[in-house]
Amino acid sequence: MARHFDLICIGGGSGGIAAARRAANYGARCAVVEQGRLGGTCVNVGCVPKKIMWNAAHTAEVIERAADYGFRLQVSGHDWAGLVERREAYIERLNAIYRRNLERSGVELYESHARFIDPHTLELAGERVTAERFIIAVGGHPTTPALPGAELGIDSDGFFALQRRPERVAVVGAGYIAVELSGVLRQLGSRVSLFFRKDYPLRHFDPMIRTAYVEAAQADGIELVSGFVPASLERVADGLCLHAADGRSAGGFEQVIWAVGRDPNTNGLGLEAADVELATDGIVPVDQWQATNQSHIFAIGDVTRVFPLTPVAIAAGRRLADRLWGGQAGRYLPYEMIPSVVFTHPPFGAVGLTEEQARQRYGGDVKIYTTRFVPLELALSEDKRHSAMKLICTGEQERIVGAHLFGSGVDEMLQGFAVAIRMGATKRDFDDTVAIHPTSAEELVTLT
Ligand SMILES: Cc1cc2nc3c(=O)[nH]c(=O)nc-3n(C[C@H](O)[C@H](O)[C@H](O)COP(=O)(O)OP(=O)(O)OC[C@H]3O[C@@H](n4cnc5c(N)ncnc54)[C@H](O)[C@@H]3O)c2cc1C
Ligand SMILES: NC(=O)c1ccc[n+]([C@@H]2O[C@H](COP(=O)([O-])OP(=O)(O)OC[C@H]3O[C@@H](n4cnc5c(N)ncnc54)[C@H](O)[C@@H]3O)[C@@H](O)[C@H]2O)c1
Repeated sequence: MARHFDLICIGGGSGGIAAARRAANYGARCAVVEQGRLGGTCVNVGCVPKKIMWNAAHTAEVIERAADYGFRLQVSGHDWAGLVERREAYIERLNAIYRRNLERSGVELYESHARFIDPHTLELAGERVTAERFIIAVGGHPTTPALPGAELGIDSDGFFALQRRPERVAVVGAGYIAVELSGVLRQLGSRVSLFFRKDYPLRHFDPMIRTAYVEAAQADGIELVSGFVPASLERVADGLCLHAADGRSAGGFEQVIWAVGRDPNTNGLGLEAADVELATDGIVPVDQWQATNQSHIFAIGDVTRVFPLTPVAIAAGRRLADRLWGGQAGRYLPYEMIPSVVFTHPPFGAVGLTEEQARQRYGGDVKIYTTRFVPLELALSEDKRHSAMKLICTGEQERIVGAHLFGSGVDEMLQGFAVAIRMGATKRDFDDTVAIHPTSAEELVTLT
């Protein structure tokens, strides 16, 4: 007879593990089904290896600036393969920690592909399991564009598999992954060209922050190629050559990295057998309770494509468990005021509305405070790149509805400000907070 659970989470990534463990803490009999490595995208081919590569790239920046502070350093190269080996060993330790945590929480782990065969039954490798409720947390995978020769390029998974640093790289895309991987490769010494279809990368970010990023990327030597709609990729004598729809070409690349978005992992999941409706692009649409059209089947995380970020998948999963098993009726994740950071060099981050969104929502009742400054850490340097900050306020009280930051340290700075802003902080609250001097963060409480 098939084993029966209160909850089965399909996918042992950020969302699935968080939801199952929280539900199990409330006493629910839970299982997680994972077809690959525990921890999912974030741990294995996302946030964690990316941040390790970013740390390496940031270290390269610090070494370069060390001379400004009187150090005479001789660095005899960078051991990319050694870094990758240590990074992967760390990830294996994380995989083991995730496994132990599931055991400790009493969550059963099935290491298999899962496929619905009816609305309450999953077929796994060699057995069937049933449940009262399911959470679809299958995440996504990198998109490869349907272009001739696209298979000659790699995606972000392929980037993490590289055993040596490519000398000359084309990155195609204009989102988080495109700018992050471009930055890492450039800081570690590759020649990088970033190709994007519109005028700017990061179209959805605040224009002031986007401009500051463009200036910094160009100062670092990243070639930004706008208006480039890729049409094909081919291998010629001197490497890979990218062709654009308008006839332009760019060649000589050792690697071409597609960073053009991610597709949900819903193929082969048998959602038709469970009568779960899919959107045309394969995402699972949900309501504010994370419910699909089937009242006992929920979906969280990247497969819903709503703010595809790790802490969002975790928060959605935990709140769902709080509501269904923790007696917290009414608990759900409102998808607003979600902070995020893009790990470029320097990084940038945002919480809340952009200026454009605020003007659409509040019309003329919007007040903007901005600053651009050279941070003290660059005072002794030739490198005079600017940090930039913008606060967006509304109403008589000047409630802060958006903050956009670019510059060294903002990755760690934003979280605390996000708490205050989510709680409804006003410009006056910021002004009344005594500054910490000398820091970049103090600029945010001294804006006029
Ligand atoms: C390069 C990169 C960098 C990123 N950096 C950041 C960052 O800095 N900060 C941040 O917040 N987010 C970042 N993200 C996004 C983050 O990784 C995702 O938002 C997060 O992992 C989504 O969690 P999830 O639980 O929805 O899916 P996932 O973590 O992708 O987990 C889904 C799991 O389901 C499994 N699965 C799929 N189908 C089945 C099936 N049929 N049966 C069994 N198992 C199945 C998969 O193997 C996978 O392990 C990054 C992503 C990438 C690609
Ligand atoms: N620091 C972080 O928090 C972080 C880092 C990486 C990824 N992520 C998450 O992962 C998600 C996926 O990242 P992503 O960068 O793959 O996706 P994205 O949606 O951010 O960007 C994809 C980009 O590719 C472009 N594009 C699409 N098709 C194209 C084509 N055929 N040719 C050229 N360009 C094309 C799009 O215009 C877009 O700019 C992000 O939305 C983000 O939520 C977060």
